[in-house]
Amino acid sequence: LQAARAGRQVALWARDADRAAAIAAAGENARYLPGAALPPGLLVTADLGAALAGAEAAILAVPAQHLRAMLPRLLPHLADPAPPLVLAAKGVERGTLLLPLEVVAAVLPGAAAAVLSGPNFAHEVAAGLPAAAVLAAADPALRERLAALLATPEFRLYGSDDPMGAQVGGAAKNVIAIAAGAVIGAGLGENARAALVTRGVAELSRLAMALGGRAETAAGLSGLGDLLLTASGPASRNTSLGIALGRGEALAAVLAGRVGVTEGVATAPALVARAAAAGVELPICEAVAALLDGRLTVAAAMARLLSRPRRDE
Ligand SMILES: NC(=O)C1=CN([C@@H]2O[C@H](COP(=O)(O)OP(=O)(O)OC[C@H]3O[C@@H](n4cnc5c(N)ncnc54)[C@H](O)[C@@H]3O)[C@@H](O)[C@H]2O)C=CC1
Ligand SMILES: O=C(CO)COP(=O)(O)O
Repeated sequence: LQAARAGRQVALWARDADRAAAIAAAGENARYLPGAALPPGLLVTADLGAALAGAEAAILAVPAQHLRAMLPRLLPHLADPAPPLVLAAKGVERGTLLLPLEVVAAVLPGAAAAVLSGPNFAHEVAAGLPAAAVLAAADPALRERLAALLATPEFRLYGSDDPMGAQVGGAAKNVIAIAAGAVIGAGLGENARAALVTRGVAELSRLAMALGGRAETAAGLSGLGDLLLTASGPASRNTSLGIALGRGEALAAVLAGRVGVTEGVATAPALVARAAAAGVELPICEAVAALLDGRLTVAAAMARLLSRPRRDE
């Protein structure tokens, strides 16, 4: 919707032909983004070749755990030179512990790709409400090219040459938001939430730097900015999951009742493992991973965090 608002001719690809037809007929994606009217010229198709024909860029907005499976499907339909890929997924791949750009590099070596991240609830962007985001890529020409395709005054795009920092921020904020939700659900108060969010930024900053990113990125839109948004309340799927867990609901029951992905669930253990491999400790993310796999209750997780040795901030 944002690309269409920026004046681009847009094709929306859906895996399932019946679903694509239903979305086209309804003029909205009633399952995933109800209430957001698709603009009249937008093509909805299950034919990936048709969706990619003449494309200047391809935005991949699939959950992080499904990005790898999507990439080989694109390959037969990519022109030469291939359009750059814009990665919206915020997470770490389980098993490989790879971040989205690393998954692309592994499956499609040499493909031009950038990370799109920041505090951007899809329903608000779809409604045309003001927002800012980061386009992160090492290549300045690629950042500029993609920004020219996607930016409007309401959707303010900042470039970043720190894609690692942007990816770590996007992945980690989902996990920390679960923690923030859990303290709210358990009635532990706003002070505890603010402490977790702030110390959460310290965690994502440490990991980003250990992986070659920069501390400033952690304080920007794709780090602190997205965490502020995500951890601010139940509009976030990650925070609302945390709230439910904090209230004592079972993870499986909460997940069974929702449609879209809650990225922090799969990402928490992968993020912690990636950090451990880099020699970085992430106490809050570790507590969330333990909470999700039933090793700790919210109360025990909080007690563990509070009993860590005192040190300087
Ligand atoms: N919803 C939001 O406000 C934002 C989401 N993101 C990130 O974008 C990614 C996607 O998020 P949402 O669109 O919200 O998730 P969602 O779960 O609501 O929708 C995912 C979409 O991907 C499709 N999909 C699922 N598995 C697939 C597969 N194996 N192959 C192809 N397509 C598949 C689904 O049919 C659906 O259209 C996540 O990593 C999320 O963190 C980033 C910014 C904002
Ligand atoms: O990434 C998001 C906002 O920037 C969406 O957050 P949730 O997936 O927690 O809803």
